Amino acid sequence: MAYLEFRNIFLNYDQRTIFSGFNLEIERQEKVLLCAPSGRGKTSLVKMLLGFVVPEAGEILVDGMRLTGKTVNDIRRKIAYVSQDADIPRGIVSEVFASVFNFPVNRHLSYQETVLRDWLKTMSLPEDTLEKNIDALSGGERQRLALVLGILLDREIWILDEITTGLDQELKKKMVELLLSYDKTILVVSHDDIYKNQRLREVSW
Ligand SMILES: Nc1ncnc2c1ncn2[C@@H]1O[C@H](COP(=O)(O)OP(=O)(O)OP(=O)(O)O)[C@@H](O)[C@H]1O
Repeated sequence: MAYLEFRNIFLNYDQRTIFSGFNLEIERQEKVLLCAPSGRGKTSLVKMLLGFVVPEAGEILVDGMRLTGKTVNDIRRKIAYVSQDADIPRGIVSEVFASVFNFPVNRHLSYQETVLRDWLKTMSLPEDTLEKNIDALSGGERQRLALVLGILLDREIWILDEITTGLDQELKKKMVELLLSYDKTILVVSHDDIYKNQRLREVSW
């Protein structure tokens, strides 16, 4: 059985059909590039997986669990979602990270600021980022920080929605290499050619 499965999904917005009998199976630790043309429903698909958008019909299964109102929180806990708006909590970076790892759901993870410092270097972020307010970071810096947060949360499934927008080529390449090195199930939503012809399964519709 596949690790993630969209089974016979139907989704409409108002009168418009976005999915009509859509199927997709993803294996554990598979890296998938969702690269359908704009407007085909890539973001809607990941929102369905997170339970933020509910399809008219069809089933979504995660690790053998059917997504329902009862299981949605358990399923969300398996997922790190990094979006283009990099919606991480607001505040001073070091404090935000400390507080996120203090949430009951994340308390089993051992978090230390030195680890974050190392990640800032890896992501070519200035060391003083720690003392900055998240609102004062550039969009690209915020994206990279959101990715670091996603990595440190150590969830099984990563959804990365347009996370390389605005980065330079070198950093993008580094990012792709990094993602491929993890034994996680990763869904990348992107139009960026940087992900093409890599070790990602390209899925379009
Ligand atoms: N809440 C909503 N209400 C109505 N229409 C919506 C809603 N969300 C998305 N849509 C429409 O559904 C279609 C699919 O949107 P979605 O964002 O899922 O596509 P996408 O493939 O991710 O697009 P892009 O690559 O441009 O980001 C689009 O035409 C969009 O305008």
